[in-house]
Amino acid sequence: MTAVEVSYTEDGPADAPVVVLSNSLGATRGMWDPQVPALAERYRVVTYDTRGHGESPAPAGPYTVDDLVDDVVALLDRLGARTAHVAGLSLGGMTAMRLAAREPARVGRLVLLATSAKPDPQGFLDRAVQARSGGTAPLAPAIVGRWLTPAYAAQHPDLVARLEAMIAGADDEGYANCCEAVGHFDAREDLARITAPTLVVSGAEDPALPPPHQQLIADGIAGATLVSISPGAHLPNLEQPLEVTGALLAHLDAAGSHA
Ligand SMILES: O=C(O)CC1=CCC(=O)O1
Repeated sequence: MTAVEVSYTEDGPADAPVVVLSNSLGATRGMWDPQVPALAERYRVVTYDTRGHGESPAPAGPYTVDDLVDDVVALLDRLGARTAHVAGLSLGGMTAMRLAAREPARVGRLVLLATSAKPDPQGFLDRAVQARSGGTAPLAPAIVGRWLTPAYAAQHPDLVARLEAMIAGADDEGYANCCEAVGHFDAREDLARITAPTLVVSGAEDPALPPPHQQLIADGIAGATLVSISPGAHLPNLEQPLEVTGALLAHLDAAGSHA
């Protein structure tokens, strides 16, 4: 499938190394709001909406994660960035993982958060059917219920409402196509091909993609480091922003990678 021109935002110095942040299924680039200000002090931070989400186009499906990678490669080309550090959460992590395996020369350092090399397909394929028949809005409360721990969600109703609105705002068909891309994703054989220095991040209480998924990734990528965020569910970057931003910066800054 032809790459689409995704909608993106840039923050930080234009001449700094590029960091691309890739969103999870149902979210938008706004999910990175807690990370962007600190990263933008020394990186050119590019957040974008995965196709079918936010302000990006939702072309006719089906989609594969390789299509989403094509969109990121096209984005890097539009930015004039030969290489970039890439961080992605969940579906965004699948995109980042496949990008790093397919186009190793384009990826500096890699951060894979709350993601999987082989998600259990059935739930995502079922969800695609539900999104097509009833839209994404009715699905939102249950999904957000996995993004934050129950205690954190109870204390942050405005955040819960904002996240539910992100999901409800996704294009129903585009979201369904992305669910199917997740359901058909299998990167287990990609892992040994990834050469970028890699940080893997788990939400210790993530009910969507629990820590064994990230353990498998960390075991498969040579030299990868695994960090567990607790308490944390599927979007630990929202629940523990200081810890996750600190881990991201420590990994990106290592070995003078921002020089
Ligand atoms: O939406 C969920 O339930 C969890 C998830 C899996 C892939 C993704 O991006 O989010």
